[in-house]
Amino acid sequence: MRIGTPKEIKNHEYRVGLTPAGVRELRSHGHEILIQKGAGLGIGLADAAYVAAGAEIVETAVELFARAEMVIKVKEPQPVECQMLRKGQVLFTYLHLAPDPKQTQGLVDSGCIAIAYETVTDGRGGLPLLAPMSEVAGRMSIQAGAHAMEKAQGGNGVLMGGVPGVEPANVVVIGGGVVGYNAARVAVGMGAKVTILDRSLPRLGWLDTVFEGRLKTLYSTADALETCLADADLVIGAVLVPGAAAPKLVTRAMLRHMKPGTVIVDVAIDQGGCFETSRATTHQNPTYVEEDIVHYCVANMPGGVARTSTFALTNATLPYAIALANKGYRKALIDDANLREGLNVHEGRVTYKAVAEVLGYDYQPALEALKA
Ligand SMILES: NC(=O)C1=CN([C@@H]2O[C@H](COP(=O)(O)OP(=O)(O)OC[C@H]3O[C@@H](n4cnc5c(N)ncnc54)[C@H](O)[C@@H]3O)[C@@H](O)[C@H]2O)C=CC1
Ligand SMILES: CC(=O)C(=O)O
Ligand SMILES: [Mg+2]
Repeated sequence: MRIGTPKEIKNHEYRVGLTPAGVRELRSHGHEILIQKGAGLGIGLADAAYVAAGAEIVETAVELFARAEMVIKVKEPQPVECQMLRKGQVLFTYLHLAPDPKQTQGLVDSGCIAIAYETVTDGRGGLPLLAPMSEVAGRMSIQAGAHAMEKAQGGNGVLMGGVPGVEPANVVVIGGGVVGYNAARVAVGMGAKVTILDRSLPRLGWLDTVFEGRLKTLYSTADALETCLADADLVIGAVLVPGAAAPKLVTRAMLRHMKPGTVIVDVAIDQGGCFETSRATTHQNPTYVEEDIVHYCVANMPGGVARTSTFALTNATLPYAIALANKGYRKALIDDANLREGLNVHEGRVTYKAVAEVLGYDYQPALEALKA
């Protein structure tokens, strides 16, 4: 199969969908690899390294999209990229369609086969292609939050771990999945007082065991949230209902009961965000203030540590990319029900139920689309 990886074009996005090591693996299976010129340059992966691994360097995205049978990238296709996709072409990347009607329509119109990293499952309740970036974003959320808590950044001037004789920060984490666990790990490590809320009792039990009393777990209700928020210095939004738009758990009214200068980091912004007042921001302008609360809502946080993130992401995606290339997308998706969960759009039809429901498309089950 001819596989192409373009240079990412989202604001300050330096990750890349394939590393030279991945190129070498795919080449060993007999596939042809196109890499757009300079795709990995921002993170020290020179074109020469890709060539040494067996790739062909292509000058432009237009040429790459025109020649590739499967496009492997990182971020959801931007409007100009949607226009370059074509019928029958496979796209393997993050999509986050539920909060993004424009992109969804672009993919439907293109006729491509769009497989989303974030909805591939592992059969044990996990999301193996979201998890590595959730690990990064979770750890980063505390780093970003700590910076935003500084007075000059609009924060309330509280130091995460305090100092001897002075209280540390109160950190509230909403959602105790991969992002939430990793955020809590770093916050606890920095000496903060951490409370983590989730709807899953088994997950709260697991967190309680792992942290051995170094944080507080709470069952997530509006009541519990309101109480925690009033006392918080930093709030991390980390909930997920897979494939669906994030539930708006924190309303504008709730913000009015919080301390001025409190920071919220809405990691769930890529699924629309779990704060009513959240809107996506960029690495260039990551924060804004509303209701005296500092909002950090960067939708591609791992892009900020693009080198670490590229290796973490491609370690996870490569086996799936190899399966798609070796078997062809149709057989690979029919054979593997977990990979099939990634199929969001197939030749003009929406094949992911939560996306079809929220955006008003007719839903076609993935297996039916593949066997038609
Ligand atoms: N902004 C960014 O750059 C990035 C964003 N993300 C996003 O972060 C979000 C979280 O991802 P993961 O941690 O991997 O998901 P996960 O599935 O591991 O965890 C989500 C947790 O939310 C909990 N939850 C669901 N509804 C809840 C509610 N009403 N109250 C409290 N908890 C609730 C679930 O029980 C689960 O434990 C996702 O939207 C993901 O796309 C992930 C990586 C990067
Ligand atoms: C998960 C995601 O959207 C990201 O890594 O940018
Ligand atoms: Mg994102």
